[in-house]
Amino acid sequence: MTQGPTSLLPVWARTTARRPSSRRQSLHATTAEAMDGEDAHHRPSSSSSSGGPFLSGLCAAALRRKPISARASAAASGEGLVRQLGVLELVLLGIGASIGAGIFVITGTVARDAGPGVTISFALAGAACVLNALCYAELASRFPAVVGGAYLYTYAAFNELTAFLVFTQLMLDYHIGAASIARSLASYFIQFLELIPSVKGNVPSWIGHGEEFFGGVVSVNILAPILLVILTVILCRGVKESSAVNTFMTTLKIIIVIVVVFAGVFEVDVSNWSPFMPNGFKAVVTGSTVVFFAYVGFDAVANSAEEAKNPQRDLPIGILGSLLACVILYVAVCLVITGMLPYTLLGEDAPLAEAFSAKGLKFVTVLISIGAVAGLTTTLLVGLYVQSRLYLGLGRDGLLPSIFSKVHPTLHTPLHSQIWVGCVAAVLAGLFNVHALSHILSVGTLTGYSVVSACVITLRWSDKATNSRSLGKFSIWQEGVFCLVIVALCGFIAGISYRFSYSIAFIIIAFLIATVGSFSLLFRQVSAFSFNL
Ligand SMILES: NC(=[NH2+])NCCC[C@H](N)C(=O)O
Repeated sequence: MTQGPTSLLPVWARTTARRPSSRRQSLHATTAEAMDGEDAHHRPSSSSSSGGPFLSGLCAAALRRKPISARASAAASGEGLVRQLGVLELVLLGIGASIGAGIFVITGTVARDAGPGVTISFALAGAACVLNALCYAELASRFPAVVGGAYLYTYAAFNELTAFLVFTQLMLDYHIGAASIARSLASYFIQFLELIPSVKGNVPSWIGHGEEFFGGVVSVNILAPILLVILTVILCRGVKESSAVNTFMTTLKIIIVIVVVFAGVFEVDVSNWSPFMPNGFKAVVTGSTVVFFAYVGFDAVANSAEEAKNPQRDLPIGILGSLLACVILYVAVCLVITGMLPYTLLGEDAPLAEAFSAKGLKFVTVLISIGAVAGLTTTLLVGLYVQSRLYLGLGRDGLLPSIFSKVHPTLHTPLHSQIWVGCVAAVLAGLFNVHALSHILSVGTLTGYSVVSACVITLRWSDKATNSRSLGKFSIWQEGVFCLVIVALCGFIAGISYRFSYSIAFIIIAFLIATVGSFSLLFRQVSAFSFNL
């Protein structure tokens, strides 16, 4: 079957080329009106839809950007999802996605190396995430009314190909993450069950821990898929219902973390804090790259753009509010845990629980287990929610089969997308021990976060540089990309030099070059702005 180049166009572009009467048509007529200035030259060119060679059509398709204006986006909001989430629900959504098992486990792992300085590791990682959250907040209020988060921002700032690649990275992360979290949750449930003496040791491994076949390649368990089915049903029933479950569970875990902190404060012996950085600052910085994982999740808020009551105001509050709450809670937990015991005595698997049982506070240990279960449940719930909204966004843009773009008329949830992500996670969790893959999880998220930061620069750049003249033989765009690549390379070189203890001179030179690159970017923005005046 031959495919005309028009079929390469995403839905929004294809419908613009057809009947003027459809709802989408009017939406994109509005979009086209809004596409003055910067977007006009990024509009899919007519040559790509008028029968050019297949390859050039493919390239044009891959390189086009999605024109979105706040006005046009608002028009799209009537497509089926309903605006039910207030600011508190959004903050709790972000916290629900972020506080999982990380704080209960990573703290100990890193503290064994960084000592009490793990607190600084958390503060450093938190500060880096705040910068990123500011980028998310800016873009969330710039494109406040369409689902898609990082994928959507990339589509608007760069092009379809990059956006699709960001989507695949995120999906890798989310699919494996969901399966891995579901398995951990299943193991926790079995551990709870085994507290009953008659049950202890009698639960077959295929129920929760996993029965291994083919030398461990396949590891079957049924509890993880069952948990995934339950959460998928909740998510399908409606955003209000899933948000209620998330609000309850997240509030519970916040209370538990606060109780843990207060219970621990009375056990703190300040002499355990000295030396604060027994292995130096390097161990602290290295630790911050590990604890970054504990903050992953605040970006989930950006994906509820179409379900927030007042997205332009509430999304930035939700993103930043949830992250700041996590920073405060994590830093408090770190101070308490490293003050309770000498860092060398902290356990690696369940450091928090072990620290409290060492002090004879058994009830706190039980609370911590409940907190971990609530934490895992909400990260899983919100993760599945985010995935379905991403599939919805791609389905609407025509980059995935249109079945993903459907929203149930009465439940107002993307039913097909939701069931699909539930099924993928259930199959992975039911058949494989995905924990082995879970260490690649942060990669997808890190890619998403980096690209979103680049989107802010790119969009601001194109806002201001549209009418300005290039200074030399390079276009404004080439200048911008050149500066960005230099800054990114310098960061990479500085990181490698630091990690492998090369001469400090490399780091200083990289830092200086990156500073010049950043100032050039800034200078061009400012000078472009003055041209525009
Ligand atoms: N998209 C993800 N990789 N989500 C995982 C979130 C992990 C969560 N921050 C935790 O500490 O457990």
